[in-house]
Amino acid sequence: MIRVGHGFDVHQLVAGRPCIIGGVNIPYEKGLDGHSDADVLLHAICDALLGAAAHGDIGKHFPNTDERYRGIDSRQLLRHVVNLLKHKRYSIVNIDATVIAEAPKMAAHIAQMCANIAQDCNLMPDAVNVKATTTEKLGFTGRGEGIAAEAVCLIQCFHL
Ligand SMILES: Nc1ccn([C@@H]2O[C@H](COP(=O)(O)O)[C@@H](O)[C@H]2O)c(=O)n1
Ligand SMILES: C[C@@]1(CO)OP(=O)(O)OP(=O)(O)OC[C@H]1O
Repeated sequence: MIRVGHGFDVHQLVAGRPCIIGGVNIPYEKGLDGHSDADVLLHAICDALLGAAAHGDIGKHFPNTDERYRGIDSRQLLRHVVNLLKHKRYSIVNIDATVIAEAPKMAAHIAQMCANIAQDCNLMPDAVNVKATTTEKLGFTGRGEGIAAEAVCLIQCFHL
């Protein structure tokens, strides 16, 4: 049996925070605000994986009222989600994601993002794809107020 999952996340761009996306610290004048490291891409991927497994969402597993998650590296959250799926006997087939941002430019960092995600999900490199798009200066992403990410995944059950 295969199952599909979808995730979506948004974080505000503010001064004085690092801009960490897909586990890559991207040099930029602003960074993403949040309770954790605010890695919008990894959060969307966590939600896609949890959705595929009918296992709720990231806020349910890692509440932003819990001090254990303040400033946490979202790669730790992703690895935790991957383990949850493993315990439910699911393996990940592939992940496809899009970062929606006017700036900074993602292109030079996409390969490292894919490598980080593949490593954390125990996947071969060709099972992960990350894309980036602007919104042609329209909306909150176009005005540079925030960055959004969407992700889809397929998982398969390895029940005997
Ligand atoms: N923050 C971004 C946004 C886009 N890119 C790359 O630019 C290409 C063109 O984007 P459009 O929104 O104008 O279609 C896109 O294919 C991305 O490769 C980027 O690197 N960083
Ligand atoms: C990750 C968590 C937990 O630190 O906090 P944020 O960084 O604010 O991110 P969000 O996308 O709102 O998801 C769930 C949160 O509970």
